[in-house]
Amino acid sequence: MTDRAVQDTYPEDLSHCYGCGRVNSQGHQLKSHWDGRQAVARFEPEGHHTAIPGFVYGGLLASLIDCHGTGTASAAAYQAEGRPLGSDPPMRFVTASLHVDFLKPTPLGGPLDLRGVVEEQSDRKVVVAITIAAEGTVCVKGQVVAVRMPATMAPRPAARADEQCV
Ligand SMILES: CC(C)(COP(=O)(O)OP(=O)(O)OC[C@H]1O[C@@H](n2cnc3c(N)ncnc32)[C@H](O)[C@@H]1OP(=O)(O)O)[C@@H](O)C(=O)NCCC(=O)NCCSC(=O)Cc1ccccc1
Repeated sequence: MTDRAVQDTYPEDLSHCYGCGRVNSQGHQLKSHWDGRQAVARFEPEGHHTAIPGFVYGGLLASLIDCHGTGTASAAAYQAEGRPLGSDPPMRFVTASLHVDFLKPTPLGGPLDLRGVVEEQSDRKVVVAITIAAEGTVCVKGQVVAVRMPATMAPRPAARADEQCV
């Protein structure tokens, strides 16, 4: 298991993501850890992440799946190339497709455990299957199709953090 989260290896100018960017103080700052076969993350929703009192808002859960998926894709891509996580040039992925199934209501008031495994992988695309569990019960499952970030999405030098979306 990597001590360092995948997202903490992203270059600073690609670390503004609302879901996982370490420099986005208003975001979720999800941290995914890769063990060579799967990525895991833990996130504890707060009261303002409520859907119906006692239950987690589905949009937050989708956001966690999104960022855990692109993080898992990045770690798996580094591994496939035999390169250390975070080494240059960066391998940053964006979401091409995000699918979410809400299997059970997700209780609010405790940590959620995410797991991501690679279903399919090529040089440019990684398909990741994700689950979110509360107290050992899988409440949500999802799939992310992650594609290498196109050059057109590279941050402009003077772009402000709140203008960036990866
Ligand atoms: C780059 C791409 C996703 C695909 O470029 P293209 O020139 O079209 O690439 P191309 O056609 O060569 O496809 C390559 C492979 O991918 C496949 N495939 C493609 N689409 C789909 C699909 N919908 N569904 C399923 N598969 C699809 C396609 O079949 C092909 O597969 P193959 O190799 O034949 O097996 C483009 O559509 C785009 O920029 N979209 C906007 C992305 C965006 O704004 N995302 C949100 C912001 S990022 C964010 O918020 C998350 C985040 C958080 C934290 C950190 C980072 C990220």
